[in-house]
Parts: sequence; structure tokens; C-alpha cells
Amino acid sequence: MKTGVLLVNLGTPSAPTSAAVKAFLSQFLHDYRVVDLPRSLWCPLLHGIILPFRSPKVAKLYQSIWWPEGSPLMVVSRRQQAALQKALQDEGIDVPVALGMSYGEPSIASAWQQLKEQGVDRVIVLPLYPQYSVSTTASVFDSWARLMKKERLVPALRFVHNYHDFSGYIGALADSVRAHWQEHGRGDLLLLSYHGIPKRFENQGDPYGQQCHRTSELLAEELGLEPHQWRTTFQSRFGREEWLKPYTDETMKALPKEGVKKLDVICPAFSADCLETLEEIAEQNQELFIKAGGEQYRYIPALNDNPAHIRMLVDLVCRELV
Ligand SMILES: C=CC1=C(C)c2cc3[nH]c(cc4nc(cc5[nH]c(cc1n2)c(C)c5CCC(=O)O)C(CCC(=O)O)=C4C)c(C)c3C=C
Ligand SMILES: [Fe+2]
Ligand SMILES: [Fe+2]
Repeated sequence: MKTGVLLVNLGTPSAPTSAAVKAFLSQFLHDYRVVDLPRSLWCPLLHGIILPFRSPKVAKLYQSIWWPEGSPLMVVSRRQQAALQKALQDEGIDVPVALGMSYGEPSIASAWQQLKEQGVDRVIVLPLYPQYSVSTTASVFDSWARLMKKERLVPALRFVHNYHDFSGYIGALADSVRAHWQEHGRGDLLLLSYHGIPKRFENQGDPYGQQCHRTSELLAEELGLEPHQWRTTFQSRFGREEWLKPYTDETMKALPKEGVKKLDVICPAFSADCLETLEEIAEQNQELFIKAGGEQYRYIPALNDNPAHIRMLVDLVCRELV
């Protein structure tokens, strides 16, 4: 059999314009895994209020973080794909690597088409989400299953469910924190901020929150941190219902009063830098912390195409090759 790797991430608008953001948000927010309200309630709200009002606002935010080569999430994802392909080749592993996004382009369908054209009949689907969530990982699985409905010969499948406690992932995060401390000095606290999900999802069995806490514990252990030297929070709330707590933005406002003046922030759930890290964490939350009396705020970049991250992806792939 010929094996291929399908890397998947969330996706991002094709341009930092209101129209492109609207098209992206419309596809994303129609996914029942992301918003599970009855369509008779959700569609009027989505089409009448959220898409028209949120798209121009969010387009401005994308403009503030856009790189000359494109959306950071897309640029980094392409670099990850190329680096993983090269690393596998360098080890003599002849496995093509394709990139697909859950929403927008390149689609998961186009990535599968590329693999098929190379004769692939065994696929390792690798969602770039270290922690499993209904709203991300399960949605990738849905897309794959939908796609396979059109195939007469379905390829053999390995699906990487999560890697929240994988030693290579924890090691790559720890290396990145140590390198950051070495270059910039060490803060009073390391804040681990994860993308949130509605609390209701957890109540219905989503293990995401538990896996985030486990990642934090393992990273703290690897770095030799005492309990008062690190904290886990959840960011990027959407809508009015309760999400996983504690919230990152509320924590930012409270920390200086607790005596934390120098803060290091890392976002372990994001395998690539994107709007939610570069704008929400590195800009908005920095402002909250400084306004509340904080003095130094340092965002530790996502693992992106760091050699240790690519090494970890090679190891994840090799685990599925046997
Ligand atoms: C509607 C609810 C949302 C859930 C649930 C959710 C879960 C979730 N998202 C990520 C990672 C990313 N989210 C990104 C953007 C983004 N997320 C939501 C909403 C939910 N996410 C929105 C509406 C948006 C778009 C931006 C905005 O309008 O605020 C991105 C991509 C950012 C980019 O640079 O393009 C990522 C990546 C995870 C990991 C997660 C649950 C675990
Ligand atoms: Fe709709
Ligand atoms: Fe999100």
C-alpha cells in the first residue's frame, strides 16, 4: 500500500476583506459541530446579525496581523507541510504530505485529490489540534467521512485523535519556553492560554478541557515549575453562553493585583500562529494586562515550523506507519 499524510487545520479567510471574512465565517459557523443550535434559530441570527456586523470588524483585525505572503495561519501551514515533507524524505520515508483546511481553501477534498493522484491508498489524517475537541477534531472526521461517501475504493485510514500528552509535543513546547526565557528573561508567571469551547460541550462529553489541563501539568512538570508559577486559562469566547473557565481576558485584568508584573504567555492549543494568538493574545490581552498595572508581557510564539515541532510531527507519522 502507498501511504500519504493529510495535515488538516481550521482554515482562514483568503484575504483580509469583509467579503472574504464573511465567506469564511459563513462556512465555519454553519458547521453543526461548531454551533449546534437548531438552524431555525441560528440561521436568522447568523445571516441577519453576525455575518453582516462581525465580518467588517474581524476583517480589520485580520488586516492588523496579515503578512506580505498571506494569512499567518496559511503561511505557517504551508511551511509546516513543506518542512514535514522534507524531513520525511531526509529519513528515506517516501510518503507524500498534503494540506487541507476544514473551512476555505485548500479544502480537504483538494488535498485528498492530490494524494490520490500520487497513488495513495492508505491515509494518515493528522488534524493539527493537540487536544481533541468536538468542534475541531470531530469536524475533520466529518469532512473526511463526507468525502469518502463519493469513493468506491475507500483508502485505509489512520486518524490521529489527539497528541495532548505526546512526549515530543510536550518537549517541543518546553524547548520553546526555555529558549524564550533565555532570550528575554523569565516572567513571574507562565500563563497557558487555550482556545475555549462552550462549557456545555464539556458537560456533553468533550474531553478538550481535561486534555488542556493535562498538557499544562506535563509542561509544568517538564519545566520544573511550582504550582504558583503557572496557570491555565481559556480564550476566544464567542456568544453569550458560559465557556470553559477561567477566562484569559479576566485573568489578565486580575494578575497585576495579585503581584504578577512580568508575564509570559503561551497558547499550546494552536499549532500555528493565527488571529487568535497574534491579535487577541499578543495585542488585545497585552493591553488588558498593562492597563491593569502589569509591566512586562511576552507572548511565546506557537510551535509553527520550529525544527522540534516538525520532528514531533515526523514521530507522530512514524507511529502510524507501522
Ligand atoms: C463559534 C464557536 C467557536 C468554537 C467552538 C471554536 C473552537 C475552536 N477554534 C479553534 C481554533 C481557531 N479558531 C479560529 C478562529 C475562529 N474561531 C471562532 C469561533 C469558535 N471557535 C471564530 C468565529 C473564529 C474566526 C475569527 C473571529 O471571528 O473571531 C482560528 C483561525 C484564526 C485565523 O487566523 O484565521 C483557529 C486556528 C480551536 C483550537 C477550537 C477548539 C478547541
Ligand atoms: Fe444559514
Ligand atoms: Fe475558534
